[in-house]
Amino acid sequence: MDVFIELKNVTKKFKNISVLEGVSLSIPSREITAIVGKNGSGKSTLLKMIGGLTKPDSGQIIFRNGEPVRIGYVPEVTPVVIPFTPREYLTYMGKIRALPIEWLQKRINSLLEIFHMEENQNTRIEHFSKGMKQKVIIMQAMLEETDLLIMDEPLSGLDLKAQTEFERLLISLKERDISVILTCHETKLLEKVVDRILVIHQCQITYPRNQQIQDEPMNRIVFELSNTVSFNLLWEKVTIVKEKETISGHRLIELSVSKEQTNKIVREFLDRGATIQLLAPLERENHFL
Ligand SMILES: Nc1ncnc2c1ncn2[C@@H]1O[C@H](COP(=O)(O)OP(=O)(O)OP(=O)(O)O)[C@@H](O)[C@H]1O
Repeated sequence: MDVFIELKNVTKKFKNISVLEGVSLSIPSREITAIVGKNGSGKSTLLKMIGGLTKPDSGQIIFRNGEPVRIGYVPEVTPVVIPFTPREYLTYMGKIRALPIEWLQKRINSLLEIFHMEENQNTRIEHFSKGMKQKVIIMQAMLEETDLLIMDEPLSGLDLKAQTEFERLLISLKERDISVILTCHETKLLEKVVDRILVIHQCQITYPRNQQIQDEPMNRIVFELSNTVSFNLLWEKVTIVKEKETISGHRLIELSVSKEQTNKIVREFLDRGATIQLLAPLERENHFL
C-alpha cells in the first residue's frame, strides 16, 4: 500500500472550541474514503484542510511523501440556477483558469463522455435535475487533471436512481486512478463502493464497527516514542487511533491492531526505541461510535 494522504497530529479549533484534536491517519492511493459524523462534527473542516482551503492550527497534512497532488474540490452548496449549457459553463470556467482553449475543449469532451452527459451538453443547466447539476459541478472541479477529488455531501438531495448513478461514477473515477474523499451522513448509502469509512466523533477519528473484520479480536496498544523517530503504519488491520505529544519530547501513539498483527507491531516499535504504555484487548463497544 502506498500512502496518499497522511495526517500527523492535526488539531483545529474555532474560537477556542476544538473541532479536531491530535488526529493522525493514513489514506492509501486510489481509494474512496467516506467521512461520516453528526452535524457540526467537523467533516467539512477536515475536507477543507485536506483540500488546502483552511489550515490546521497544528500538525501536518502530507501528500504522497511531499509530492505535488492535483486536487479538485466540490463544495456542499451548489448554485441552483446556472444560465448556461454544460459546454458553455465548463468553457467559461476553463477560461477563467487560463486553460489552453484546444486542450480545454478536448478535456470537456472527455468529461462529458465519462459523466455520460454528451446528450445533455446543449441543454441549459437550470433545466437539469439535482443529480445532473451535481455532475456538472464535479466536472468543473475536474477541468484540470485531477489526482484527488474532494466532495462535500455529494449525495444530499439525490434520489435513489441518482445515488446509484453516482456510485457508478465513483467506481469509474477510481478505475481512472482518481482518489476520492467525500462526506456523507448515511454510511449505508455508499457501502458497496466505499473502501474506507472514517467517523468523526468527539474531535477524533474512529472507525465503524462493520469496517472491522467481523469477530476478529483486536488489541489496543499505546506506545511512547521519541518525537524525532518516524514510523509508517501501512499494514492491514492496524489503525492509529490517537497521537498526543508529551512534555518530555515524546509522543503517545494509540493503535488499534488485530491480534494477529500485534507481535509484529510491538517488535517494530520496540526496535525504534518505543516503550509500551498499554496493551489490552480492545473494548469495541467503548471505542466505536
Ligand atoms: N469558519 C468557521 N468559523 C467558526 N466556526 C466554524 C467555522 N467553520 C466551522 N465552524 C464550526 O466548526 C464545527 C464543525 O463544522 P463543520 O462544518 O466542519 O461540520 P460538519 O460535520 O461538516 O457539519 P454538517 O454535517 O452540518 O455539514 C461546527 O461547530 C461549526 O460551527
